[in-house]
Amino acid sequence: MKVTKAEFIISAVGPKQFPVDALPEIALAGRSNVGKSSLINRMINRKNLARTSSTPGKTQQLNYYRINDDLYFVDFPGYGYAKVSKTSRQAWGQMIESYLLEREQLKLVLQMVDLRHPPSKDDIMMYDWLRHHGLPVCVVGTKADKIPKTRREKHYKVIKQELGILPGALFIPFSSEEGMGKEELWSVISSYIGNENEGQAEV
Ligand SMILES: Nc1nc2c(ncn2[C@@H]2O[C@H](COP(=O)(O)OP(=O)(O)OP(=O)(O)O)[C@@H](O)[C@H]2O)c(=O)[nH]1
Repeated sequence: MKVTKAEFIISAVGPKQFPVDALPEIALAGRSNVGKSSLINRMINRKNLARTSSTPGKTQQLNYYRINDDLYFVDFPGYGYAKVSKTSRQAWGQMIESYLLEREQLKLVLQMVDLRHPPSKDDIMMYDWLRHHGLPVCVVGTKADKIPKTRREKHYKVIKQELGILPGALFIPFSSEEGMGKEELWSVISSYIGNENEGQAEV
């Protein structure tokens, strides 16, 4: 996909603030600090449209980014950040759960996991939950550049085994630093939003 326009739209705290123009939405879920903002910036060739930080847990709302007039990236608050209070963890859960289950525009969830480490309990729960509810999900393994090339396959295997990614299910190793995985991810995203456009054309 050729990105000609990318803009931050809103940090939404609830459904009333979600955009109403019905463009397809691609959600990004993952632990705090996994690299969601960096992935958005790499996908759209911008240094810092999405805010990146080395302080985990900074993104607390659903951040909407409109790409061309084709789709939104919806950046979720990172989960599993120990310093966040129980109350705000519950609020996180409710907001995300209702978005994931009710948002018609949602076409694909990018579940992001750090390739350097085995998936956390939260990663495993999230992936199970998404599949249980039949949501389309693509696992994106981040920070590939931080693993020596000769060891990468081993790391992919651990992630696939522990998350229970079935053969043929979507898994893309990615590096925001070097651009690895970008084209493959755009092609997956295009196929999910493309199907929708065809469906609409028939109506
Ligand atoms: N080397 C390398 N560093 C990365 C990569 N992706 C992210 N980082 C670094 O990891 C840190 C966290 O990245 P962010 O993109 O801010 O992570 P986030 O998931 O948006 O974080 P929250 O806003 O806390 O949810 C930053 O210091 C990034 O520079 C990558 O592919 N390679």
